[in-house]
Formats: sequence, C-alpha cells, structure tokens
Amino acid sequence: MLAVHTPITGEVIAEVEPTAPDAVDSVLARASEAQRAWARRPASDRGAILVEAGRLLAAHAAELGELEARNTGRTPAEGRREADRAAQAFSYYGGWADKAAGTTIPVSSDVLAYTVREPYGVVVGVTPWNVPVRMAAKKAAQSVAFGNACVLKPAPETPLTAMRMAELLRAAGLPEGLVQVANGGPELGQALIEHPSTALVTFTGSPEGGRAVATAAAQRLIPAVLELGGKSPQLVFADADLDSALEGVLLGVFASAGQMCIAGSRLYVQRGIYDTFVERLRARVESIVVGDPSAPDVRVGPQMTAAQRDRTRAAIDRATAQGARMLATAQLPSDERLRGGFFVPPTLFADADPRSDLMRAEIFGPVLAVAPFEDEADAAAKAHDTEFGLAAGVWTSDGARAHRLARDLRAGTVWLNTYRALSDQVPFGGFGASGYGRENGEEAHRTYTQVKSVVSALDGPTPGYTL
Ligand SMILES: NC(=O)C1=CN([C@@H]2O[C@H](COP(=O)(O)OP(=O)(O)OC[C@H]3O[C@@H](n4cnc5c(N)ncnc54)[C@H](O)[C@@H]3O)[C@@H](O)[C@H]2O)C=CC1
Ligand code: BAL
Repeated sequence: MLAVHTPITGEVIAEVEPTAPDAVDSVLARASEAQRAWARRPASDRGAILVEAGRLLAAHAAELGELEARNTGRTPAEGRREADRAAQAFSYYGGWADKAAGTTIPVSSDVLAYTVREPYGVVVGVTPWNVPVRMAAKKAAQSVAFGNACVLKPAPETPLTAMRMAELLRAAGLPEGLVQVANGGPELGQALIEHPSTALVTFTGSPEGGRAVATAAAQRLIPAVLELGGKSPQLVFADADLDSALEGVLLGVFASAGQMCIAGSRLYVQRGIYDTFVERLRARVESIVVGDPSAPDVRVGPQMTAAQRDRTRAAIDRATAQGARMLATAQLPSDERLRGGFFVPPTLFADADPRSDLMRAEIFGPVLAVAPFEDEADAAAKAHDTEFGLAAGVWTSDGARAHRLARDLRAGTVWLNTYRALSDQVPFGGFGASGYGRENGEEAHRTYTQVKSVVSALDGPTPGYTL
C-alpha cells in the first residue's frame, strides 16, 4: 500500500492501493473503449455532462477542499479555492466542447478543403503533488471536452483528491473508464506512457521528470506537453505602487509555502528604493506566522513532502555556504503537536552570486533572493539570467514600460502589476527549460486534438490534382 501523509504533523492519513504493473493493460483498454464511444457522442452532450460534473464538484467543494488542505498542508481557504477551481475547469471546458471547430479552406473554384480537429484517443496526465486536485481536474477536463479519455497518474504523495474527483465525475455521468486514476510513482508513469494505447501525454512536474517523460514519448512518437519548473523574476521599479508590489512579492513566493512552479523566487528592486523596500520585506518575512494552516493567524504551512522539506533545507544551507547573506527568516512553530510536520521557515537572502544555485536552481520552497537593478535594460538582463522561462512579474506605474517588458521578457506568462493571476481562460506554459506546449483557453483545443485535412473535388472525380 502507498502511505499518504499529512505534512502538518507527518501522520499517515490514508493508505492507497497502488496500481499493479500488470493492471496497466486493463486500465488502458477500459480507457480506449470508453473513448471510442465518447468521441462519437454529440459534442453538446459531452459538454452538458462536463457542466454537470462541474456542478457536482462544486457541490462537494467543501469536502474536496478539506481533503486537499489536509493532504497538502494548505490553509483551509486555499484548499477550498483549489477545489472550487477544479470544479470551474469542468464548467469552463464543458462550454468549449461544442464550440471548438475546424476550418474550411477555399483552395480553388473546384476544390474545397476543410479541417476537422479529432481527439487523440487516450491521454495520460501525470500530475505533481503541489496542485493535486486542480491539476488533475484541468488535465482531465481538457482531455474529455474534446473527445479523449484521460488516465491520471497523480503524485503518490497526494492522490486523494484526484481519486475522489474521479468518483464524482462518474456520478455526474462521465462514462465508466473515461477518467481513471492509476496510483504509483515514476515507474507506473513510464509504463503508462510506453503503452501502445496512449496517444498523448501531459506532464506537470520537475525538469528531470519532464526529460524522462519526453524521452519515453519520443520513443513512442507521441506528443508530450511539458509544464516544468521555473526561477521566475519579479521586477519592482521605483515608480510602482510599492504597497501592492510588496504584497505581490510576498504572496508570489510564500503562498503554498513556496511550492509553486510560478514562484517569483528572484526579486529585483530598482536601486533608488532598494534599501527601503528590502527593509520592509525583511520585517514582513520575520513576522510571517508559520504553523498549522488551520490556525487563523498562520500564513505559511509546511512543505508538502518530507523529501521537499529536505530539499528546501539543503537549498538554504547551500545558499549560505555559497556566500549569500541571510536577511530574514521566520520562526518555526513551537507547538509540540507539529514536531513531526515538514516545516521550513520563509527565508530572505541578498547579495547572492548570480551564478550560485540560489539564483539559478528551482527550490520549490519559501526562499526568496533579492538583488538591485539600475534601469529597465539591467532589469531585463537580470530577469533573463536563467535557463527557465515560466513567468515574470513587473511592478511599475509606467504603462509603456510595462508593455515593453511584456514584449521583451522571455517567459510563458508576464504579469503586470499583479502576480499569480491564473485562469482556465488564459493559455499557460513555459519557455526554455520550463517546458513546451500550452494548456488552457483556446490553446487546449489545439493541444488536445489533432488536425485532419479533408480535400474534396467539387466538379466530380478528378485524379491527379496538384494543389
Ligand atoms: N513544475 C511543478 O509544478 C513542479 C515542480 N517540481 C519540482 O521537482 C522537484 C522534485 O519533486 P518531485 O516530486 O520529485 O517531482 P517529479 O517531477 O519527480 O514528480 C511529478 C510527477 O511526475 C511523476 N514522475 C516523475 N518521474 C517520472 C517519470 N520518469 N515518468 C513518469 N512519471 C514521472 C511523479 O510520480 C509525479 O506524479 C521539486 O523540488 C520541484 O523543484 C515538483 C512538482 C511540481
Ligand atoms: N502548475 C501551473 C500553475 C498553477 O496552476 O498553479
């Protein structure tokens, strides 16, 4: 059995049956069979079932949110928000199901061509432990909206909400086998991708995992969508609304205890306001209350896994060893009950070597590094000093500058005077080592379908056309 822990105390909260390697065939056979029938149903029927799934998930959002918060150590409010957004994914993609269409192409007076966007078949969705229910919902909803089946493989540390979601989807009328959850680690993920019935893989997780997934997909000549990590910059200009910028910076890196692919973990502040802004930041970091997220004053909970706690602690030690100056660190909880919890205090560093791990490697924990910049060109150069390109934040009251930077920054998402504003409607994905392929919004239709072109002679059978 797979033991599932709560990171708040380290206790085991559930045991989950792993999917046996010899069950992969039957999981995928069920998915293929369900998909063939599902793809033949009118798109508006599929959409209506997804909308009903959204309604049922919303009706169970309190239960799902509580489970999510317990398994991930999020605050109850964050858990609820994640559950609400999982429900919204089904409502949103339910709306897309009968609106996504191909195109007609008037090639010449006697030839009409058109395209049809067809489902791939069975999609394998490999999801991480940091956003369990929303990520599972998003990948499943995008898959089935356009006629695919979806086999989800959640991270073994946080499978509970995806499993409950699959039960609710079935209750909402999604056919048996269309959305399934297979439980296990990387080996199971590989076995699912290597299986001949899998037609598309969508992965969210680490660059290492992404590389292995892409390699397995390439061996099978199937497409892979990879949403990987980041080392995202936030740029604060002297003319910004500094109160909003301060909040945006804090939430951008310490929400979810820093375990976000989009964490704004490199902060660059314009020289003229550097000392005062960093002093305000330092005071705020020191006052962050860390502990059991269900307590009303707690702002930062634990790391979601023991392994992540160890990785974050090691990253803090390495930053110090490589010469960064620790400016502030919050207090760990003193409550005896939380002694087994996976806590790491939010920590602020300055004066790091730009080539050090602190400035280059994803930490995925509550660790922020701050450095000054001189002007717009210097800010952009510093922002680009990374192999990643997932997100960037710009805080300035100069609209033209904001849009110049939005144009120039190499990142899949650029937020202007906000951060972490994610929506099903807005395409999401990375540049560079942050992955490739896009999900969300109308990109979902392109990503989760393949194009078939149909070319038709209008003036009777005509062999040998060269178009
Ligand atoms: N971009 C993101 O949202 C995430 C990034 N990370 C980064 O990765 C680091 C390590 O976290 P991990 O849990 O080890 O992430 P991971 O990338 O190893 O795991 C994420 C998911 O991929 C699966 N997986 C891993 N290797 C696979 C393979 N070869 N084939 C198929 N499936 C595979 C895992 O079982 C899990 O479901 C974190 O410290 C963080 O830096 C982790 C989780 C999410
Ligand atoms: N992993 C994608 C960013 C998010 O939805 O939290």
